[in-house]
Amino acid sequence: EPIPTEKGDDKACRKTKVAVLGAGMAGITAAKRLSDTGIHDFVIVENNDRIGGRVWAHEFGKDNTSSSRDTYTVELGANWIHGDRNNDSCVSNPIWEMAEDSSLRTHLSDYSNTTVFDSSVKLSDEENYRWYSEFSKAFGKTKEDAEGNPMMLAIEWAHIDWELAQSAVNSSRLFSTVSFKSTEDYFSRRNHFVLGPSRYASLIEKQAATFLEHETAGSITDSRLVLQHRVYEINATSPSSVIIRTKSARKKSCIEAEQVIVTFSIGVLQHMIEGNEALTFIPELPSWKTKAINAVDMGTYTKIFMQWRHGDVFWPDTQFILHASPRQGYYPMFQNLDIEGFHPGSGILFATVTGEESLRVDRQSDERTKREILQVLHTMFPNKHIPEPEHFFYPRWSTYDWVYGSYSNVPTGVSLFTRQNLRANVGRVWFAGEHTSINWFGFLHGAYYEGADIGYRVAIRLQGGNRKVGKDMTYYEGPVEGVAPPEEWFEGNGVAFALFGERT
Ligand SMILES: Cc1cc2nc3c(=O)[nH]c(=O)nc-3n(C[C@H](O)[C@H](O)[C@H](O)COP(=O)(O)OP(=O)(O)OC[C@H]3O[C@@H](n4cnc5c(N)ncnc54)[C@H](O)[C@@H]3O)c2cc1C
Repeated sequence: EPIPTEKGDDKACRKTKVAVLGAGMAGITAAKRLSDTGIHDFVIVENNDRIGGRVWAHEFGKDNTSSSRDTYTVELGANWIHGDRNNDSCVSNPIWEMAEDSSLRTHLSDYSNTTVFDSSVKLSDEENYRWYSEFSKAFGKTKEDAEGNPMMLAIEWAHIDWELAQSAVNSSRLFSTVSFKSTEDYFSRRNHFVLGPSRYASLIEKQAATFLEHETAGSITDSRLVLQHRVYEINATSPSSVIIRTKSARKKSCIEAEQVIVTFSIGVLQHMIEGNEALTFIPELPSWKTKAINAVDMGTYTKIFMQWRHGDVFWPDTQFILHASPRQGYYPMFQNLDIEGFHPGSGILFATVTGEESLRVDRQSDERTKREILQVLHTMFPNKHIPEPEHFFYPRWSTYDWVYGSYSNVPTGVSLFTRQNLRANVGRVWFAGEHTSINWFGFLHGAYYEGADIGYRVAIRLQGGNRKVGKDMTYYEGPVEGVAPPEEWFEGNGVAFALFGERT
């Protein structure tokens, strides 16, 4: 526990070398890296009562197929391991390596296993293929080519919005190419869907248990992990330390640290800049930093879970069902869990919406959303009897004050220099998380790499010496717009490997 204190009584703060703020993938990986590099004096502070952050399982519906379990475990946040191992280079996704070392259950997603509905018309494979070819031709020309054509809009959604959690017009072509290249080409195009009850977050808990005292991986007893404490102030006015003020349900407390690693989402950081009282930096962050925080968007991605009795299942037995609506993004994708390899017999189907549609459903009642989806399903299956689902649930990501959205997306016009400013430390305050990753923003492996990088930098800084990695990170003042020339795409600007040629 941090030591309880009244505001101003800083002598009573719990003292530590490093305060790691947030116990998601980036925070736990940063702390592990500190520990692996010989720094054991740290405190991890987390708002929630659990490790994992945006990796978050939920018990849903009723499991009638198992005698040992009552419910199904579904993943509300991260669900896929994107890319496993590149067979040519032998480079592996670190998350895939963790999954291979554990009992995590996954199933390979097969995107060709999709039924496509143009309104109520189920398309044949040939028709479906023809649309994809049409779309490929139109893609990259003008948006007008797709406008008003439901099939084109649905295919564009499946190519872009589904991954980036925002529409194509809001997304940087450059950075989305970097993202796709970095995951699909660097690792592989294979996406593994995580299935309960093993829970995706068990991978992060297992990482934590390698360096924190624990009873079981899921039950950490180490006093260096402080759960259910919300950070509301980061005060870096002293030349020798930073004071972090936290509050729990019962009391206010503080921690005094030599270095701080902030792993809060871009949504949380943006709310702070807007003057939201929930989190304050003293003194205010410099303008190169606040501009970079505001330059990046927070996308929202919502999975809406529904369960019917297995006998009532009315949809085809493919993994995915794509629905072309004249309104882009209006319940375009359904995923079938009642299928071999997933949860056969479960009667679970879930819809995915993203971007503006996510924000819209976040603001409306369950009942309203259920009505809208049933109406869409009635259009798609006009001759089927579709009863009310027995169970219905969805998380409202944009409303949770510990994240404010799902994951970051880079809008058009943001430069590599602005993105480096998002990564760079401000004195004793360091930043890590999926949003700081140049190559893998949005992904769980992005959070992992950034946590590992910053944890290492801070450990080396604390150990002294003259190594470059422990020095302040590069940042840019003044105009930082425009496309960075190829020679700037190197590790000093956060680029993990040569994307556009080697540095000369
Ligand atoms: C719906 C959804 C679907 C996704 N799908 C995938 C996927 O399929 N594959 C994939 O690779 N990635 C996916 N992601 C992204 C992935 O989950 C994230 O990239 C990753 O989990 C981010 O980790 P992080 O450590 O950067 O941030 P977080 O997990 O957000 O960790 C930050 C922590 O800080 C805590 N915190 C925030 N504010 C405070 C405060 N004031 N005081 C104390 N603690 C605070 C939070 O509670 C949180 O635990 C998805 C995310 C969502 C939401």
